[in-house]
Amino acid sequence: MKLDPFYLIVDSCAWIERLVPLGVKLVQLRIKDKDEFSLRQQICSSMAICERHGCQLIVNDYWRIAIEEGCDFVHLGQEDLARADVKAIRRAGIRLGLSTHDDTELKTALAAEPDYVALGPIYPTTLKAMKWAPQGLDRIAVWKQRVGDLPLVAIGGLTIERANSVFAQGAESAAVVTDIVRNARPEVRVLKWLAATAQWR
Ligand SMILES: Cc1ncc(COP(=O)(O)OP(=O)(O)O)c(N)n1
Ligand SMILES: Cc1nc(C(=O)O)sc1CCOP(=O)(O)O
Ligand SMILES: [Mg+2]
Repeated sequence: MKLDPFYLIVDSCAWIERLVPLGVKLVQLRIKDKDEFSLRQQICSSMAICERHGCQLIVNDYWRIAIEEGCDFVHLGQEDLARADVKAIRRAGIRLGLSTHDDTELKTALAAEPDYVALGPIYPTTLKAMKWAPQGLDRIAVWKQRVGDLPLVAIGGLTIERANSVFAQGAESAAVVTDIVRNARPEVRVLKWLAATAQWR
């Protein structure tokens, strides 16, 4: 499986509607603190938009809803993974991406046979409080050696200016939130990301 080098993460279907038609091919819907009705609505609408535009949708956290609504890719962190029924996810034919931040987490993740491993935070992030210090670029190369052929996603504080370095170290995809959604012109920034990552696609 090959992941697009530009991995957009957003917190609503409204963002997906706005940005996916620009040519985004990999997007994660990462919604926090919404009721189940709203979650289902946003997931289903996002699926429809992504299908229309040939974009892979990845649902963060809500693996049960993903199964019930027929999604085909979920992302889980380590705490999510500990509570998830991975066999049920697999039985539903859903692909799985897993977060890692240290050696123990990588061991746990690899034992679950994921479809990709994410490493973060590469740089400081303002999106959420993290208990891990920034990993730095060299850690990406270490992780790449350990995951072998498995796709590696880099996340945390990434910008267009930092993207080439993460790919050069062995990341297949760069996952991004703030650099897009806090930009004064998100559409322009997405187009710049797509152009800047073209050589890695
Ligand atoms: C691509 C990618 N990598 C890491 C994360 C973080 O997942 P998690 O640790 O479960 O934290 P939350 O995003 O759920 O707050 C991610 N979502 N995507
Ligand atoms: C959601 C998330 N998970 C991380 C991890 O290291 O697991 S870093 C992160 C935030 C990514 O957002 P931004 O691009 O704004 O820094
Ligand atoms: Mg999570």
